[in-house]
Amino acid sequence: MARIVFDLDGTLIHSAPEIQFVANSLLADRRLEPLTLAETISFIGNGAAVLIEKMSIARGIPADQHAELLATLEERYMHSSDKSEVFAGVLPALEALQGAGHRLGVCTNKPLAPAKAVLDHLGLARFFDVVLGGDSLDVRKPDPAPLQATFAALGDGPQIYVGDSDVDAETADRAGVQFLLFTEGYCKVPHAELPHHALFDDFARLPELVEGLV
Ligand SMILES: O=C(O)COP(=O)(O)O
Ligand SMILES: [Mg+2]
Repeated sequence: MARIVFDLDGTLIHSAPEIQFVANSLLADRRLEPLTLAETISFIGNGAAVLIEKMSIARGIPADQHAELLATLEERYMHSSDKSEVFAGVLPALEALQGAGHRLGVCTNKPLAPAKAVLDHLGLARFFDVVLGGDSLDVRKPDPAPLQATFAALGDGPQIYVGDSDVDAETADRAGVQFLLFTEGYCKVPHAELPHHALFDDFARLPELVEGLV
């Protein structure tokens, strides 16, 4: 049986509207122009601190306000899961993989507490034996350490990582694990340019792709 680790934002869940909503509440506090969805998506992938940094540069917020913005963002993330949705086909795919005996985990750059809250809220928490967030270790993706720690917590067996972005492709490559690239998420680079073992745009295909790798 394999160990299969998933990225969260843009892979299991379409969370950009949620992130946009929370980020815009911070901008509204300062009477600054809201982010569009496309802008928000371009800021997702390297964790909450980088999102705050990119948003601040785009709206001229000085760096000495970043720490306070980050703390408020994390707190508001906790109380807001309504605007995220599970991508089509994810639930049956997770059921099939778990039913086949594979062990599943999540490795995200989203801070751990809101990551767990949204997994709970959307009924996904029950599938995962381990969840690591962007603040679980001192380093985050594309450093391979969080992904390696997630696999280590799942025991033995072939290692497959499923993600949506350039950050995930680099992380998998550096960790030396097989990578399945979901093409409907928030990638900043053309998919063909990223190292991957297979691409997919529909979670209905995931169980068969996994069987092909193990
Ligand atoms: O929080 C982010 O920036 C990205 O989160 P992800 O690693 O789940 O895609
Ligand atoms: Mg992602």
